Amino acid sequence: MNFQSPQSQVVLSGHGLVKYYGSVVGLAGVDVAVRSGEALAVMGPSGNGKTTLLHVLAGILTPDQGEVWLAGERVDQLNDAARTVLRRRRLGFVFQDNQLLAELPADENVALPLMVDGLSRRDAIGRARNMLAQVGLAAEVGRRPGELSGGQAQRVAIARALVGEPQVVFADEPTGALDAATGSQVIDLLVGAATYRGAAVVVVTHDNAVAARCHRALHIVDGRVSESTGVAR
Ligand SMILES: Nc1ncnc2c1ncn2[C@@H]1O[C@H](COP(=O)(O)OP(=O)(O)OP(=O)(O)O)[C@@H](O)[C@H]1O
Repeated sequence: MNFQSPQSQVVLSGHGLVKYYGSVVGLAGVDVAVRSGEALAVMGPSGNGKTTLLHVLAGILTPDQGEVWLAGERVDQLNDAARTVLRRRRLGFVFQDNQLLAELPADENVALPLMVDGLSRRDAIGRARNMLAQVGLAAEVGRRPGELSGGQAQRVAIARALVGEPQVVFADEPTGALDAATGSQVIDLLVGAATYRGAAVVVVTHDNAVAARCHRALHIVDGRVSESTGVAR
């Protein structure tokens, strides 16, 4: 069952986004909108602005021009502290190298953002184990990242990204360190589990197979949208 519907609302949008690094152009004027339950792939040649776009949309970088809106609220002008809270409470992140804490077992890795946000350890671990079971890791909750396969570790990272019930999940090359078969399982899980819960997904990828699992793809060349493909809804 897929949560998305033609009535899904735009949950995240960027308007006229421009970002410079000194004299280097990161983004040269990008418009983008993603609906709840929709997965958007961001593609394009290396060094052309994909990660910059993800970071600007996620409030990690501030744009030099343009606006970012999340669920009806302008978020690019929030101060650092407010953006940190917004990222923790309303956004989820999956990176190529999973960024799990090596010394913590899977359930504590997943529970950590909930505990940072004030949930009791007992409740956070309960929710984390439930989430890990939903990504097929019920038997691995006590294992540390070094005791997991690359695909399993990335599932833990997906559980950590989803456990706070984010409105948008951002993923930067989430399958980049995995073989093709494991990568397709991981992207299916990420897109399936996030959109089922009504979250939007923004995935930066070089991989056509990953983009094919998304509803739409945006191609970024020289910091601009060169092409938008897929089902426009
Ligand atoms: N922190 C930074 N300081 C200076 N220049 C940067 C910085 N981050 C990115 N850039 C430059 O901005 C441009 C866009 O980089 P970005 O990382 O967004 O590209 P990308 O499309 O994600 O590349 P890749 O596919 O290789 O990850 C590049 O020219 C890059 O060198």
